[in-house]
Amino acid sequence: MHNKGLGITVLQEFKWTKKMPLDTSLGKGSKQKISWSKKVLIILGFLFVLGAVALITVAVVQNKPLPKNMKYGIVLDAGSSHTSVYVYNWPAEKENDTGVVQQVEVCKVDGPGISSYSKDVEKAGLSLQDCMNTAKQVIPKKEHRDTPVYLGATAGMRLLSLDNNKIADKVLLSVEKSLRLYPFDFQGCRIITGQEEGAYGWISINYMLGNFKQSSSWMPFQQTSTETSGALDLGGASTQITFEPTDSINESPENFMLFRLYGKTYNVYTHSFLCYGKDQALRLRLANDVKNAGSTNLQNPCFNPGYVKNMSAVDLYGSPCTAKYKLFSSSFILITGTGDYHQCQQNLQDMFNKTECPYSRCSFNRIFQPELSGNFGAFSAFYFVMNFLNLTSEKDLSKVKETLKEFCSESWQQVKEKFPDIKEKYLSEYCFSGTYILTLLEMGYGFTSENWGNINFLRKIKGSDAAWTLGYMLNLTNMIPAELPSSPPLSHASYVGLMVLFSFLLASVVFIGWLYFWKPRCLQKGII
Ligand SMILES: Nc1ncnc2c1ncn2[C@@H]1O[C@H](COP(=O)(O)OP(=O)(O)O)[C@@H](O)[C@H]1O
Ligand SMILES: [Ca+2]
Repeated sequence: MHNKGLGITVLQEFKWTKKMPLDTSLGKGSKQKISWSKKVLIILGFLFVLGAVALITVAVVQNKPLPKNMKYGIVLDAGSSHTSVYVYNWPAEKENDTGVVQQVEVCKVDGPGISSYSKDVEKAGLSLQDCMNTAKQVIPKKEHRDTPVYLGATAGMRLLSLDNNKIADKVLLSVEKSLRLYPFDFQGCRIITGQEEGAYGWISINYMLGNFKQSSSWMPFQQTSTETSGALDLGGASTQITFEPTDSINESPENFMLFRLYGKTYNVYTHSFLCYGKDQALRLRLANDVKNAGSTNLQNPCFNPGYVKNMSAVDLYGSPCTAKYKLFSSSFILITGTGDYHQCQQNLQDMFNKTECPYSRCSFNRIFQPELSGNFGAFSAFYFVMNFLNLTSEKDLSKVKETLKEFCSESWQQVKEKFPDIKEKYLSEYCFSGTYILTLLEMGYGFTSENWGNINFLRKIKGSDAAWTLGYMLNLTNMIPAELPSSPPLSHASYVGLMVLFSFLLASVVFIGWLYFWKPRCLQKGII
């Protein structure tokens, strides 16, 4: 019996003492002492349990998330084809943390982009009203005054200002006047540069992907950082490529931007090709075709067979991208589709001049580009077109080409019947747009069948649209700190958890020590 554990022995012996007639084993004084010790033991035990419950309650209550105080920001993306109003929000206490800003609303403005209102500038401002009213409803009234509003105009306005700077200014004034009517904190309307557009797109997607987080390894004080993802943005009037090259480069400094974000320095390559957005690229191609054919009657392999379109010369030659090609006085150009992917691609290759390069390497048109590296997020029209063609997750480049070939050869009648709900302007151009995307990525930027799989065609990341707007706002509100904020090594939850655990351990040690050294009388008697 004594080989068994001490606890069991004590319990059994104690039972035995209890059974014994009290006045034969113990005197009256001892009896009182035992009941005293018992009481003390019970009180101590009770206090111990009470302490433990109190500690756990404090830990739980302290850890309850506080009601969030949200802040808001509005960014208007005034693109060449249309304007979108983005509303973002983030918890006020955490604004410098990475990944906390989220898109809560996106409103697509009815009508064309603001650059299309050059003949009636007042309408540019008026066009924004519906979406700004939506923003007013989405944002709580008490936050209106503290909500910054930014408008950034891209390539459509860049082209308008090249064409007529004064009218571009008038358009900007009109949208400013309109935005100032709202109860928000108006911060400015401006045309952003192509470099900014590329860089903010890169910041946006890497912020949303959580790539700026410095994850600490298990070695104390050692931080490891994630690789960043490149950004590919295709608009109507310009396109951007932005990524972090592997080697340090000292060529073409105008293509580099240096950022210090969350304690790390990023040297990012970026280039924006004006006139290489898909709408201007189509005009550029058609204007060249008219010039080469010496006729305004074009057979075009980039449109489905049976498609016929009469394009006005004003539309074709109305932008600085094509103005210099104007040869004919004819007011219309007749386009007839022949639907041949291979011919279309050959035709488009002429737009990418690979012969001259003043640097060690180039993408096209004498523009420096370092070797491609890492993954790329391809958004905006890259996504819209590839999504329509069901090619966003096709990692095999030859299959992408096959699908495109098939789609281009389908008759326009068939295509229209198959997709009755899609806008005719988009539908008629998917053969051209898909072929253009492939040619730009392959011929222009140098993607191959080996690294095609590194391109992720995406529209949203964690609920927010992939667009330059988020990066623009993060930058202008100084929400990305240059250095990592010095934070305690443990999160609040881990801190409280550990405190509870150690208190338990400490109390247990004291309790066991007390049992062992001080031996309450009742137990001592039991053992003897
Ligand atoms: N559903 C869609 N299918 C195809 N193209 C689309 C779709 N939605 C938008 N687009 C195109 O995406 C492009 C967006 O460009 P935009 O941002 O307006 O111009 P930029 O960035 O050059 O100023 C336009 O060419 C527009 O036609
Ligand atoms: Ca755009």
